[in-house]
Amino acid sequence: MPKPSSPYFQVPTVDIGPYLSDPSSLAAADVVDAIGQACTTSGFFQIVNHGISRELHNSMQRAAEALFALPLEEKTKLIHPTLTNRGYELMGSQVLQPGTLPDLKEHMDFDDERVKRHPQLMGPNVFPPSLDSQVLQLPAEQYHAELFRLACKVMEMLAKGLPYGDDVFVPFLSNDPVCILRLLHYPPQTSSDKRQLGAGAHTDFGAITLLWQDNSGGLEVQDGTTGLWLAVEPNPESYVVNIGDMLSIWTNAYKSTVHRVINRAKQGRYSMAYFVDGNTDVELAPLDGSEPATGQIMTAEEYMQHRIGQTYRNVAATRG
Ligand SMILES: O=C(O)CCC(=O)C(=O)O
Ligand SMILES: [Fe+2]
Repeated sequence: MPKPSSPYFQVPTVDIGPYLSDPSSLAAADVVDAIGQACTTSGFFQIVNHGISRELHNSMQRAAEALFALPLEEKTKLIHPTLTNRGYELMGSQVLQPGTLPDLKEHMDFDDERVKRHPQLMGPNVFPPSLDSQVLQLPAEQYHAELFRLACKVMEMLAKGLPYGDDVFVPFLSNDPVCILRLLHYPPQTSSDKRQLGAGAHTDFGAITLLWQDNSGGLEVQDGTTGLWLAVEPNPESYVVNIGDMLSIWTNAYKSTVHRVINRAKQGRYSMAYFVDGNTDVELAPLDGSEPATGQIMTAEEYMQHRIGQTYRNVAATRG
């Protein structure tokens, strides 16, 4: 495991159990401090004692294995005709890092069924008819609901570490927020071409991402000061939490850090990302009232459309 490239740049593990059992305790205040510290340095931390059961993780792992093992013909039928964050995506359909080869991963996205107001971002889930609902649909729905509750807690911890009020993110988590559950599968990488990555270097678009990864390893975070890559130790008992662009824009202090995935293991790598992209009507402007660095205020919806669009345009560029 490479050493952190600078003493400040680490991915600390934070036990959030004390916060979940009593948010007003002194131990909970320590949790808030540790998380706030991580957000201003590496923008990444791992949480343990998060309350999501191992049993549910096991069901989701089995679901992902069954899903990605389906024949390609069947998976192709799960590609959503218009929505970019529902259904199946073929291996190589995204290029997260311009100038690299198409990402060596396949994935499947779910949200829930509530909202119809944003037809490019929200709509019905797609499930493979050949898998019994007990295998994928029911565990995925339960997992989505439990991860939403956990994400709300983490956002509350983040709010408590900032000077804008404990409920500053409540509007963001209201009004049918977009929260995408993505199951990912990375085959073992055999190519030594430096341009081949599982997921090219990128920042996440939303407020936070809660990432579960299996034991394969392969997630790397870039130290913005030295440019060196730090491997994030896999721990299936934990979630890796990373700050996305929205939280970075609001705070001007929390880091939306560049990361990537290369599956160097001999077996397929499975991970599950839960992207908290939130209330699409919320404006992305600094919470202290200052001008945004870009000089332009976008809504969460505009920002997501912009970033999603880029990811697919990069693929078109690789095809000349
Ligand atoms: O699969 C992983 O470990 C990370 C995936 C990721 O960074 C993403 O999908 O944004
Ligand atoms: Fe990411």
